[in-house]
Amino acid sequence: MAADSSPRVWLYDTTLRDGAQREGIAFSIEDKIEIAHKLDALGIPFIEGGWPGANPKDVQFFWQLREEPLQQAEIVAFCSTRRPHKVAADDPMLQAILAAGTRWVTLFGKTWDLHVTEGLKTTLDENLAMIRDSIQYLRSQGRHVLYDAEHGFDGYKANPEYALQTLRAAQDAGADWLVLCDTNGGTLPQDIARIVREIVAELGRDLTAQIGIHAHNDSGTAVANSLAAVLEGAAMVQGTINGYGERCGNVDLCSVLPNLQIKLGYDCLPSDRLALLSTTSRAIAEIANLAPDDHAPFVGQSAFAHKGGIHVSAVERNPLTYEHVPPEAIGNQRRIVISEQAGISNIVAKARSFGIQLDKKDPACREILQTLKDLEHRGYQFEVADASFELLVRAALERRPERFQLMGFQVHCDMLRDEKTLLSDAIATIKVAVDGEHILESAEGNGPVSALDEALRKALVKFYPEIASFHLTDYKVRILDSTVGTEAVTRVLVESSDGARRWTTIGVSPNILSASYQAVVDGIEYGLLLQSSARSAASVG
Ligand SMILES: CC(=O)SCCNC(=O)CCNC(=O)[C@H](O)C(C)(C)COP(=O)(O)OP(=O)(O)OC[C@H]1O[C@@H](n2cnc3c(N)ncnc32)[C@H](O)[C@@H]1OP(=O)(O)O
Ligand SMILES: CC(=O)C(=O)O
Repeated sequence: MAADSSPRVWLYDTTLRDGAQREGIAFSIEDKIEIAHKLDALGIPFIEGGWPGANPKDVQFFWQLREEPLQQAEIVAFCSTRRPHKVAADDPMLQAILAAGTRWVTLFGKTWDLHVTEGLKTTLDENLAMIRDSIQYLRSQGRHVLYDAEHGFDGYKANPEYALQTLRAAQDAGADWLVLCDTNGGTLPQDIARIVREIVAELGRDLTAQIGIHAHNDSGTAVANSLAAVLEGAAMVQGTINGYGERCGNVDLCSVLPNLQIKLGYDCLPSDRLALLSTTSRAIAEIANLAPDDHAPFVGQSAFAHKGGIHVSAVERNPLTYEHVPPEAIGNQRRIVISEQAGISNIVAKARSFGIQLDKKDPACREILQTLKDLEHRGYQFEVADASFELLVRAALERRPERFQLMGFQVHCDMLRDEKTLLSDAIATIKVAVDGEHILESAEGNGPVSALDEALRKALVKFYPEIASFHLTDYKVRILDSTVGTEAVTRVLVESSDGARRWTTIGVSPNILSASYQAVVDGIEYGLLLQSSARSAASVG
């Protein structure tokens, strides 16, 4: 963690503006308010809220946020420079940005001569006037100005003299920050470093504004580019949570921030906030209605998941062997994955997470490992079915109570046409024995698996009333080509819930009903195990 004397790098989050330019994202006002508060709680000092004047939602956002103010962050409104040959004070966009009522504003302007002549269709001098007038006008209205030099790097590569003139114009007009944007995301780290170095040297003693970096990820180098700029003296990094943004996205603050703070020793967030990063990343993915990237550096579910037996064996001895930073520093956690790649160490570590202490030398460990590898060879995949693996371990240790025996089942399925759709109507009949008593039950379902699950739960609920709270929440089927000989098998994954917790179980068989039955039975047995563990914990407590 950065010490008090560490140099400061200011983080500027643009998830609500550039992040919303990602295909597939459409934040509501409520979403934006919630995200702004999460970023504020994380300790991000600058949060860009949107472009007021570009759409009614962004206008309303700034108004609504006044009702629910942030604790520590500056909320920033974004806008372009005035239109060519117009007066800044008459520009509707500049009026809209003032009406947003923020202390800080970000103005983007053109650095690349190509964009001036081809995009704006104006002259190079008029673009300099647009930058100067717009910033002077906003400063005269009491605003602090961040100037985003759009295409800062491409513009400098094409015409360094003109690019420098635009930056000088922004600085002379009173901009507090000059943020160099790699808008097309095409620049590589060594060119970012060289150009930042040259710009800082060229502006020399005149440099009153601070320099920032805004990197896009089209070359997959946005994190490296941002770090390269910081190492050359940039004191602000603009980016988004989870790297959301136009095309391939912006630099991912969830990667750049821990690199800056943990590895390079910069002061970015208050020292107690970095541990909120993983939950913030996942919560914002949830609000964006996008699946979190499990393999994202630092914050992904798999960022500290160890699967290979060699890795687990070493990590159990010393986590430094296969972890570049401690997962808890960013609020993530170590996970041990169970699969055919496992060794005894995976079994011992995973069993410990179930509350079962095993000794590596215990022959049961080797038996469990062998069973695991045999079953995975037949098509099981325990890394996605922790609950079935725990039942397997308990069975091997003779700690899995036999709660019932299956005597047989039958499933009948009709496909019925209802106007335009074809509906399935299934009936399952099941016979089980509990403590020597035979029970026969039938149930209907909208498919064979739900009918079977319903019939089994009906048969057992008299003996285990807690089953009434269990229900299936997900069902996945995959046909595996051939695992043993030439026979194709079906792998079924069932997710169950008791309203408070969820667990996943697995079944594999050439017959889909038999595979489903295994997964459903494991699901019920695991639910009963959870309930009885909770009861034992409560009675001890
Ligand atoms: C690099 C970036 O990410 S910048 C942010 C990009 N984000 C967005 O574009 C999302 C929000 N944008 C919008 O809602 C709309 O594009 C608006 C409201 C800004 C403008 O809409 P319209 O007036 O219909 O113009 P349109 O989108 O077709 O074209 C953009 C105009 O802005 C002008 N423009 C582009 N950059 C600048 C600039 N830095 N300063 C002044 N004008 C600019 C273009 O020359 C073009 O002008 P024209 O209308 O005279 O041809
Ligand atoms: C300003 C901005 O978003 C860019 O140049 O990428």
